Amino acid sequence: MELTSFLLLSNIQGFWPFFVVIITAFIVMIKALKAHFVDKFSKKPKPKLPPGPKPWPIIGNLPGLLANKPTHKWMHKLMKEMNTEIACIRLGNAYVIPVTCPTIASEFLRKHDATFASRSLSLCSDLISDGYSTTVLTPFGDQWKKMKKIITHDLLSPHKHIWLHDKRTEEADNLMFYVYNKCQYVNNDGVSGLVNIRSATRHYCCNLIRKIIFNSRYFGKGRMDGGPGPEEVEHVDSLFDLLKYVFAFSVYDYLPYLEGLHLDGQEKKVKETLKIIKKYHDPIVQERIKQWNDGLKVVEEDWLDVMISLRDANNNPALTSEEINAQIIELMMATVDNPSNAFEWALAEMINQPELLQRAVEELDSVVGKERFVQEYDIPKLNYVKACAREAFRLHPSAPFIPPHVAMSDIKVGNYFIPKGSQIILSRQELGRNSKVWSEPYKFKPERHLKSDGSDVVLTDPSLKLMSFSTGRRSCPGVTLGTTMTVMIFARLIHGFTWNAPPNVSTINLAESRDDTFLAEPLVVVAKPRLTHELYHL
Ligand code: HEM
Repeated sequence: MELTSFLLLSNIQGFWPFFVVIITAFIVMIKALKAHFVDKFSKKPKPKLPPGPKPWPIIGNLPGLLANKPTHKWMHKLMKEMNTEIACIRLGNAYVIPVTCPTIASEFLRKHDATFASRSLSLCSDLISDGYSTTVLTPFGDQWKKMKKIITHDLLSPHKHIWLHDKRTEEADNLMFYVYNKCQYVNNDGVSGLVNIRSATRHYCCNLIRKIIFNSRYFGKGRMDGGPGPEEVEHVDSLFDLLKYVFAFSVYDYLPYLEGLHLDGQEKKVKETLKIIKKYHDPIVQERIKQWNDGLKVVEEDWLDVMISLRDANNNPALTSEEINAQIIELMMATVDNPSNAFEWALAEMINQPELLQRAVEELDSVVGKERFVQEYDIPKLNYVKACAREAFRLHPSAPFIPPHVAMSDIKVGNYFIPKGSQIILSRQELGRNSKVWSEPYKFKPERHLKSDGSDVVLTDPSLKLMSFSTGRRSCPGVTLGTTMTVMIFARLIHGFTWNAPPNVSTINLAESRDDTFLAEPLVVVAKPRLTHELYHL
């Protein structure tokens, strides 16, 4: 090859990479310009965020949040004023998207379930879940997958449900014994049989979950009448405090850089509450782990044993003691509020509409008779009682929203753009009261759930026309236990006692609490045993 041709060729070869870069940059620039101008001048409308109040720079709609408590009422009112069933409320940097329509809710949790399977981060969730080591509060990822699998397959499987049958019956019997004892009590005004339904049902739920987890109703000595001792009262109150904090819209979760200022004292309150709960739980967990390690315990008797005994693929303990402790608190929180709140509201509604109570009693008498208490095997035949429970879930859910579902990528839902990181909060209250779905939505009408062919009434609703156990990847794994507990409270108490308003009260006040979705005042009503007295004694 001649020298000049060689130089020319090597120059061209040296130029190649440069040439490729220039061409690539040119193509990218053309594409970007095209995208920009097509976007700008295209007739196709760009998907917009759902409608919402105009946000301020940086803080978004936080002033509205701070000025309008409780937050759920503010959000629902805004949506009604804007005549929308989906809204976008910007809190700091977060897009919070409340939804009140079952069709839109289904788009999120059925059609695009995989995109919305995460949870939001918050100071309170972080503390309760011990750094997101649990199930309910933990964002999508390996830890959530591990814990959800354990909860679903090792604690709440059909086999384990049967295994725990006797513990559930023992607590249902104790509930009857406790209420029966209350019937014997005459207060200072000479009124006998006054029962605080909120207290009785909350303690039943918590007794049951304590029995399932720790194989014990009481932390301390308990009470001879079947009621809670001071330890149990403190324990249950603390669980309900945690539920309150976990659903509070704390401004620090949206402006995390203010967190160190501790302005609302939430961190302190949550830590103090957790300290109370851990005072009861931790010694039991530590002692039990020791018993298993020392070979003093070899038979599984409750969920704690199951959790301690679980092994991973390398035969190491599947759960650390920190994971066990945090998961126990979360499971207790998941169990205590729904069944108790449903019965308290339903009984209040049914005392005001005695024909409903009468119909439930007739069903129970015809299925169970009057010689024994209701048992779990009666549940399939108690369609009217289940319809009452379902109606209570529809009209009076225990919380205004379900825990937030977080978008893991940008996505279009319906006609709206939902940015990655958005927090979708499905309104339990407004889904169940949506007038496009339900006639007379504010009326307590159990018969609306009865099927014309008499087929089984269930408490689940995957169509999300009412929000009970939700649907999709983050749905509740406690459907069987939750349903059993709820129906047993309804069936046992309606079958075992007559219920009336206290003397001098003509109708039960159905006002909702100012701050949450519970009845404004705990329901206190008069009970009288309906069945042979021997039955109630343990
Ligand atoms: C009547 C009783 C109950 C009702 C109405 C209920 C309702 C719910 C709802 C609405 C959710 C949120 C679902 C979502 O985010 O889409 C949930 C989640 C959950 N529930 Fe329940 N629940 C009940 C009882 C229980 C019980 C007894 C347990 C276990 C002991 C339990 C364990 C859980 C867990 C672990 C989750 C989190 C699932 C996840 O994030 O992947 N629930 N429940």
